[in-house]
Amino acid sequence: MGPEPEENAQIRLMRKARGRTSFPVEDLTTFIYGSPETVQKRRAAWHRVELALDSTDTTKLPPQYAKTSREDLYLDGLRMGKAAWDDQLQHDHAFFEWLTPRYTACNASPFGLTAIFFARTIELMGSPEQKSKWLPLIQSGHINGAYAQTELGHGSFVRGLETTATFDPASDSFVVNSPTLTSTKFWPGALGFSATHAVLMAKLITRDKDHGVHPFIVPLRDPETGKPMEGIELGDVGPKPSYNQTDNGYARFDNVSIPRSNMLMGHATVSSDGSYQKRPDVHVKAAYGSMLRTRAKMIWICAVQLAAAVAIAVRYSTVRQQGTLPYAEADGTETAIIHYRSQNSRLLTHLSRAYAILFASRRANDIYQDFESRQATRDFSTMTETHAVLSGIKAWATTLAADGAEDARKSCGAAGYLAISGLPELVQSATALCTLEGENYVLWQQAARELVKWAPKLSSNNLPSALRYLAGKYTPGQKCTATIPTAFLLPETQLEIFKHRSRRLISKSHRLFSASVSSGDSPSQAWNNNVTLLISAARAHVEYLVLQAFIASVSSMTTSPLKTTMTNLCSLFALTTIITGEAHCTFSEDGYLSETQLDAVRAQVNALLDTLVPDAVGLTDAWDFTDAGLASAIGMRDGDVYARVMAWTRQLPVNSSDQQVVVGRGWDEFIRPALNRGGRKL
Ligand SMILES: Cc1cc2nc3c(=O)[nH]c(=O)nc-3n(C[C@H](O)[C@H](O)[C@H](O)COP(=O)(O)OP(=O)(O)OC[C@H]3O[C@@H](n4cnc5c(N)ncnc54)[C@H](O)[C@@H]3O)c2cc1C
Repeated sequence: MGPEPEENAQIRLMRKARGRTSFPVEDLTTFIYGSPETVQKRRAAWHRVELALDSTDTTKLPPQYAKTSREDLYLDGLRMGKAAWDDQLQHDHAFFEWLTPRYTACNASPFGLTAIFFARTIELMGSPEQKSKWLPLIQSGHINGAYAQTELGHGSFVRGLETTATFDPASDSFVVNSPTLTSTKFWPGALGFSATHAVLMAKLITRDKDHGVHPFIVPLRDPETGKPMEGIELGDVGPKPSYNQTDNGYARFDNVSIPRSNMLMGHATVSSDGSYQKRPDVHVKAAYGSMLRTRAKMIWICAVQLAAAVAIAVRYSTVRQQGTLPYAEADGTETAIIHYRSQNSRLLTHLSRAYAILFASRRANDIYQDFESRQATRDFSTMTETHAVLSGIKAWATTLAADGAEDARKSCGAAGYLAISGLPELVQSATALCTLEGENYVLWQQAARELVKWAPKLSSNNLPSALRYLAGKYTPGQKCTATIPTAFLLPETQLEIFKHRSRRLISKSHRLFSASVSSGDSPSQAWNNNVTLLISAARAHVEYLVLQAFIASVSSMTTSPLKTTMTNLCSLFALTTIITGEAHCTFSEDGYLSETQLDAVRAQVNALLDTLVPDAVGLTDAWDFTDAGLASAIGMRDGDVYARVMAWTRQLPVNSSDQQVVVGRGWDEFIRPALNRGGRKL
């Protein structure tokens, strides 16, 4: 808030643009967050935390831009994370579990991983006794946990992890070691300075036999002093392009003893005599359970991050006036850049994708919930398909969010390159999501593997639910039957086009893979040779599922101006997917869509953009971002861009009145001697 800004051209432009919105924005906010009660509770929680952080006065430079050393950013992350954690405990909610008050993802604060990784792994992999011991300690805020899996030498290939937990029957304990340099745990959030405990993924060795990677709870620090426990070396991995408010860390273990009961024994047990037993009714890959949930939730984070980046860019584009349209009559006014087709087509396409990701996240959540309820009854029959489909949606959503946020940043010109625009941080935290919780290209392949497995059996009656739309035989040479341009606005036409592409690519990649094997290549060579096409097939499959989810969500809305706007946005998502980017050729290369039909699709996209531009501000306002949350000098709700940029820029420490370091030392040590080279003075 802060003092009311004086009326100016930018504020007027913003007010006018907001006034053109064709639907009640609050209805869309309710649609995004689920119910009016949730919207109100969420708003109240955000407000309380922002008051506690003293971040509501938007004339003040936010602390993350004022103090930018590694140490200061970490302390700021603790301050923010503690305020959010306290609020959750006091008011009994989970709004900050996945998104912090700054909208960045789960590990933006050193307290962020306790609930989502640490507690979740115990819930999924602990025995009933272990759950009743550890979960209350976590829920009451007495433990801050980390999830320590990745090592210096291995990330994606979990079986390659080298940390060991060797059972010693004499002391009834495990001895944890980092036997090699590459076994150093590297990357886990909160490991550097903040976590009291970690769920440590280590190779279980008992009776001289290696049983593979298992989870162990390891106390890391003395909770009073914060000092590492004996035999544990801990530190921070250093500055990163984002997430500097948390302490992604490293850890080494030198003969660290933990009680036998600290191995999570929900899926396998070690008895006091050292005998190892797997629980018979647990799926071999049941340990993936917590990962699946995290992936399902991450998809929602991607939607919010992309929407936040687009909200900033749309607001800036609404008030930024620059030049005029080619051939326009000069009347002295410059055009607000949102009106340039090259600008609004980018931003509205990304906005349609943010909504597509939101609906995909709901579908992913439903798929995960179904898996979880089966898992509770030890039914792991849907594990493989759940894993495949969530891998694909995660890879798709994070790719779109990272690319879209970066394009939104670029669409703001140099202003998007300012740290105080908030965009570089948003882009980089969206980019990190492409790597963490499964590197995307590894995940695409996991999704593709399931498709190759089912490709020869598409006529069978028991296809996994996500593949049922593919049922039947694929015949090459089909043509799209749409004859009039408006047919491309029909959901059934759009789904047919997406289905055709998906079936064709699945069938083709399977055919080429099999032919490669038949010609004498090993399956792994054949896979490697055809992997780019396999990934295209996986992407086509995911995009069909996403479009289906988008269409279903919009159809469920009651008839209203909001439904009309959302229907148009859904069509924009479908049609821009067909005509833009790398995917374009996968829709058209087989001649399924003719040149005339593609021209019709382009014309429909133009018409949709004309309809949607007046709603751009409303469609971004609906996400209910607070000014403090966006922390963007160019993306504030009131549109007062230039006043904010100058106010914040003047407050930067580098511009402070005490410029001894920059000007004094810089001038004395470098500039004057440079100017006075060879004894000559000006
Ligand atoms: C911000 C951030 C936070 C993190 N937080 C945590 C945390 O809390 N706890 C934790 O344990 N870890 C954490 N990580 C680590 C993260 O989980 C790993 O980085 C991730 O699993 C990828 O592993 P990697 O970095 O070793 O990449 P690699 O596996 O080395 O991948 C590098 C490249 O090789 C390719 N590649 C690898 N394997 C294959 C294959 N089989 N086929 C084809 N291509 C392949 C990949 O596609 C990629 O392009 C975090 C990472 C980041 C960036």
